[in-house]
Amino acid sequence: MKLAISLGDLNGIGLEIALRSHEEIAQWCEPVYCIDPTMLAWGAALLGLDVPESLQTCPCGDVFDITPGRATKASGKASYASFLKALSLVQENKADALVTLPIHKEAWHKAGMLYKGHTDALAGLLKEDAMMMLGCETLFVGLFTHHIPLKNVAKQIKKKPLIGFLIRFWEALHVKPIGVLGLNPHAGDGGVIGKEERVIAKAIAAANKAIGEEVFMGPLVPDAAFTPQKLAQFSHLVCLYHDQGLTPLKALFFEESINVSLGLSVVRTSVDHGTAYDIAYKGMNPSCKSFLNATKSAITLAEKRRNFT
Ligand SMILES: NC(=O)C1=CN([C@@H]2O[C@H](COP(=O)(O)OP(=O)(O)OC[C@H]3O[C@@H](n4cnc5c(N)ncnc54)[C@H](O)[C@@H]3O)[C@@H](O)[C@H]2O)C=CC1
Ligand SMILES: NCC(=O)COP(=O)(O)O
Repeated sequence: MKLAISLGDLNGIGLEIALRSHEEIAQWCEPVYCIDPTMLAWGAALLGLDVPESLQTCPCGDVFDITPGRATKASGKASYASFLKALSLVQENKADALVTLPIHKEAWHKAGMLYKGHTDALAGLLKEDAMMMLGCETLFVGLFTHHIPLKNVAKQIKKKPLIGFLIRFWEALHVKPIGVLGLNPHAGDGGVIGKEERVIAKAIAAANKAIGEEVFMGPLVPDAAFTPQKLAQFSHLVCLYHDQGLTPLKALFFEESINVSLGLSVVRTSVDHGTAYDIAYKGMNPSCKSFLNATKSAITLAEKRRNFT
C-alpha cells in the first residue's frame, strides 16, 4: 500500500510531524512525501531532526526561506504544489491514497489560490461533490457548510441542497441512525427562535423517503447533541456549519480525530488540526496522533476500495 503525503505549510508543524511519525508509518505502508529534497534537509536541520534513510520523496515546489510561524506567499505556493503532486500520484495510480498535512489558508490566499482548503480544491479540481467529515470512532461530524462566513450560513439552509447532501452522506457511509442538528437555539423552539428547522425537517423527511429507510433523525437541539446520551445514540451527526460540529468534536476528541473527504473518486484523509504556527520549530513536540490515525484510516479506506473493484 503506497500513500502520497503532502507536507502542508512548511512554516508550520507538518514537517516535524512527518519526520517524527515516519518510522511508525513505514511499518504499515510505503509513504511517499511530496517535498523538495533541499527543503526537507533544511527543515529537518532547523528542527534538529535526522531525515530517516528510508524516507522516500517525490520532489515538487520551489526552494524558499522557511520562516517558522508566518503565513507567506512562498509557503502557500509550496504547500499547494505538494498537494497537487500528491494528488497526481493517486490519480496516476502511483499511490493508493492521499494524506494531507495542514496548509495555512492565508498563505494559500497570498499565493493566489482561489480555494480555501483541500476539500474545496479537491471538489474544484476533480469536479466532484466533496463533503467534509471529521471525527473518530466514537463520533464523526459531517459539515453541510464549512469554510464560509458565519453570517452566510442561514442563507445556505435550503431544502434541495440539504436533501442532496444527506443522500450523498448516506451513500458514502451506509451507517444509521444519523442525527441532523438544527440551526437555531433549541432547534428554533417551534419557530419562536427561527424557522430554518422547518426546512431541515422537510429535507430529513425527503432524504429518508428517497433512501427508503429512517436513516436521518432531527432536527436535534444543537446544544444537547453532544451529550453522552446523544453520543450513545449517534456515532454520526450532520452539522450545519463548521464550528457547530468542530468545536464540540475538538473539545471531546482533539488529536484523536481525523478529517476524511467523502464523495470523491480518491481516498483522502488528513489531520484534525491546523498548522499550529505558535509551536512550530520551537521544540514543543507537537502531537502526531491525528496524523498517525489519518494514515491508518487512509490505508483501511484504500483497502476497502481495492476489495470492491
Ligand atoms: N487540514 C488542514 O489543512 C487544516 C488547516 N487548518 C489551517 O491551519 C491554520 C491555523 O489554524 P488554527 O485555527 O490556528 O488551528 P491550529 O490547529 O493550527 O491551532 C490551534 C491550537 O492547537 C494547537 N495544536 C494544533 N495542532 C497541534 C498538535 N498536533 N499538537 C499540539 N498542539 C497542536 C496549536 O498550537 C494552537 O494552540 C489556519 O489557516 C487553518 O485554516 C486548520 C485545520 C485543518
Ligand atoms: N477545519 C478543517 C479544515 O480547515 C480542513 O480543511 P481542508 O483543508 O480539509 O479542506
